[in-house]
Amino acid sequence: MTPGTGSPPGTGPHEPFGSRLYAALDRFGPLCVGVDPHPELLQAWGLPETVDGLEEFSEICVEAFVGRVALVKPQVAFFEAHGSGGFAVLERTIEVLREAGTLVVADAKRGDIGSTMSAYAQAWLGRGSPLESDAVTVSPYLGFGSADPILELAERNHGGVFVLAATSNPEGGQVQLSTAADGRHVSQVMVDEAAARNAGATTLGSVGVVVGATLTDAPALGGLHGPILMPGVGHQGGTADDVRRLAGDCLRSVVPSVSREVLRAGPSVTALREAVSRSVEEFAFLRS
Ligand SMILES: O=c1ccn([C@@H]2O[C@H](COP(=O)(O)O)[C@@H](O)[C@H]2O)c(=O)[nH]1
Repeated sequence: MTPGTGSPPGTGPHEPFGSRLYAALDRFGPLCVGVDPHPELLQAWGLPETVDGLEEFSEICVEAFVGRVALVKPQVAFFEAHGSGGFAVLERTIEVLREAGTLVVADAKRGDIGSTMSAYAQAWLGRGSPLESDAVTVSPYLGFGSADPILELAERNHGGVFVLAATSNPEGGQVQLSTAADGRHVSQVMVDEAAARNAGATTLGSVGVVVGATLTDAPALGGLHGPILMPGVGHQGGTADDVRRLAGDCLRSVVPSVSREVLRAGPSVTALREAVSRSVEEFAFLRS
């Protein structure tokens, strides 16, 4: 137990996000499951494209995933599309998952000038904020330093940040593979900046990066000492072999992220749980 918390090592609320994630990956296996209420999925699940439909979709996901996966990633855009009602559903979804001890990364991809990033930091990682999550995704393409307010609050509140480095979409390379003044790819600069924030971390640092499973090549990840969230598996064409190839020597730091490939098994909670188990099995090599 972690002294004074009654929690197993690495899992207490005052442990850094990286340690909590590492413990969750050991316990549940290497997988992040997305909650992405696409209009097509609502339809396929026989749900209306309304706030009520969104709510039922999210409740089914919570029932299927809570206490069963290392990390859950609600895609904020699909909630935002429903306005204030959608945000209310997102708030409840995050709250229920976290109260049950399941780690949540809000896929909000926030990026702005520093003073505005302070407000995003409060929204997603602020103690007691209605949207408070364990971690949030951040776009560093206004310059890595613009993310400092969110990185600082993450450190104070034991939260995590996943910085977009090399994304899974085909257009990403236009920016991310351009060459910085010192000759590195821009994506490599983002990984190296994240690595600098993880200095001294024991298991996993709390500043992660996003690297798409659809890429031909990944940036050099060996010095990161932080989690590597890898979306693009399944629907976007990335496979377990791609994950293995891109992970290189960092197998234990990689967290494949799957949304539609699992969600299309719904709305049956049993079928969703089976889809999760299949994915965990597929990526078990990451922790063997
Ligand atoms: O580079 C990135 C960054 C984030 N995403 C997000 O992950 C999921 C992928 O969904 P699938 O259904 O498994 O394709 C989605 O929320 C994206 O916004 C990404 O795909 N690539």
